[in-house]
Amino acid sequence: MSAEFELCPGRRIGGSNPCFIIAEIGQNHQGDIEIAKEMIRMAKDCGADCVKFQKSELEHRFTKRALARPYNSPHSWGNTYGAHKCHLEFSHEQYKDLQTFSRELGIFFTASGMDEMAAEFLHEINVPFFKVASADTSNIPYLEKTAKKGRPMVISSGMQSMETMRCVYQTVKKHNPNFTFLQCTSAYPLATEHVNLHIITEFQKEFPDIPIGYSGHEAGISVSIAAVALGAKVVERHVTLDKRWKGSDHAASLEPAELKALVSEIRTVELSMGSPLKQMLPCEASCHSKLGKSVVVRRAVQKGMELTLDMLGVKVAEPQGIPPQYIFRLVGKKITVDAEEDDTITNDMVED
Ligand SMILES: CC(=O)N[C@H](C=O)[C@@H](O)[C@H](O)[C@H](O)COP(=O)(O)O
Ligand SMILES: C=C(OP(=O)(O)O)C(=O)O
Repeated sequence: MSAEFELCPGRRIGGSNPCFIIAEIGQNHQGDIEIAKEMIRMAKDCGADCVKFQKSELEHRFTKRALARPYNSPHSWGNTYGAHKCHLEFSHEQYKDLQTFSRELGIFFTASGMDEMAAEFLHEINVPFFKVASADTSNIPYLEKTAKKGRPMVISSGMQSMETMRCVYQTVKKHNPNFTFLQCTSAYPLATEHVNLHIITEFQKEFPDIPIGYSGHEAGISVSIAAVALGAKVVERHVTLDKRWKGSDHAASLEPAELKALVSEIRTVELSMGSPLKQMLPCEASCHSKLGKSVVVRRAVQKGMELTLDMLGVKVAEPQGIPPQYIFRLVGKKITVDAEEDDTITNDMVED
């Protein structure tokens, strides 16, 4: 089966389709709809394929006690975790507004449903695909319900084991063929030694019939570009207007110039992956005609002499002649003309 499917209307992923680049706005909008819109515009201007938010129905995602936990972090927007999350949560109407705004700009819009009710809402507003955040990847009841809705799914793998990912694969596959796994380590910012890009290759071996991608929380863009060279078909990165802003994710996010560079570098790497066929290309012809080497005679030889290896050399010659990889085929053959030192040997100068 081909590891390729339509993730958004008219946009396929996997196979030889371009890597799908998700600008994860998440909660970096600071709870301000105008900042959110500015970020959508920025993502579009930088060439991202899609913007993504995080939608929670807080009382469904968290227990009462979890919401009541004090949250004293410098990144907190409230005294309790509930008050903090409430500040960062957009209403249904605001989501619809952001969706319309994105549609008018011409960029795909979606969100991770951070609980079943949020996924239900996203289904109602007809997002092109569901993002499953790492915290829900082992939430099998959630996965079953979400997979049954029939939309493509992008499933992250932070905090999970390969055994769990096998189980996730079986669970989703039963109901929905169109999903992708993203290698992800859930630490903010992510230290380079914990990225583990090798997992992309392991996922490709374990799950050959789905596209594999990467959701990164490291600083900078080089690791995400390397993920594409390893075959990542989706790349998701948090984006921000300013890394210094208050909020847990800003430091591990890309500013506009970085997002723009990421998109352009990914496109360059994709183009450069090219063909698996090794052969001399037409674009190498001028280099070859200037510097390519040929078999020549080291010293004068007379017509009728049998060629030995010590008579032959390899040089940049004019005209070009027999390529050096065939030098041994000449040994033992008779030369049919007189030749001077440095003369190129061509096929018509030796007997068959
Ligand atoms: C695992 C997960 O959901 N991670 C998300 C996606 O990467 C993050 O954006 C969190 O929502 C964020 O780091 C939480 O920050 P705080 O706890 O300050 O609201
Ligand atoms: C947490 C999320 O993503 P990831 O697990 O890929 O970081 C998310 O999409 O909300």
